[in-house]
Amino acid sequence: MGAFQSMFSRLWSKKEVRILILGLDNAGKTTLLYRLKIGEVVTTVPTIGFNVESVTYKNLNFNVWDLGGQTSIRPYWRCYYANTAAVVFVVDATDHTRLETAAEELAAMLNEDELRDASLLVFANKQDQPGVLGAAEISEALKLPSLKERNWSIFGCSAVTGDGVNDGMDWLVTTVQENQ
Ligand SMILES: Nc1nc2c(ncn2[C@@H]2O[C@H](COP(=O)(O)OP(=O)(O)OP(=O)(O)O)[C@@H](O)[C@H]2O)c(=O)[nH]1
Ligand SMILES: [Mg+2]
Repeated sequence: MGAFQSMFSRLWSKKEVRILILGLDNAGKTTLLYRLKIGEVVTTVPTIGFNVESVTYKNLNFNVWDLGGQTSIRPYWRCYYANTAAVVFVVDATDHTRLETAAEELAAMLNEDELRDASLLVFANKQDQPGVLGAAEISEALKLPSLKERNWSIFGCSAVTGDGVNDGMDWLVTTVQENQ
């Protein structure tokens, strides 16, 4: 297909790109999902199971899965890995004490064969809070620079104010289109 045809078919394609939002409990995943879906802050309760929504961003249709992050339900994340174009990994960047746990969960997830081609967008969330760690510090804590053969990026954001969310989504759209 020529470049023009390919762009045209992409614009009109109804095919949804499958995205997973993962991260520890209380990271802000559900808040992020509904910020993307309706552009507002919703009141959340801890997710037991998942929320799934169709989200259109910059002409791209995403099928976005937000999975519960509590310790006891993390083992179920893997049931959702197949056919995932990208993982959005959300970190509560104010939660210094659980960064190591977040790093372990991320590493375990990235080891899964079904996710070998998935891009990785990390959000260092809750940047509206005092004492929050920035994207560079979270990147180091999660050992992102040592990732091999992974298309990844990290952005500071606040799912509550919306700051930084579009920067991350713009990266995601570009990445997904390049890989289509
Ligand atoms: N200040 C601030 N609070 C946030 C932000 N994002 C989420 N929160 C709050 O953090 C709490 C947890 O948010 P959720 O979106 O429910 O977290 P979750 O990652 O879905 O948690 P689980 O469903 O248990 O895995 C809620 O009280 C949110 O309002 C943010 O950017 N800034
Ligand atoms: Mg949730």
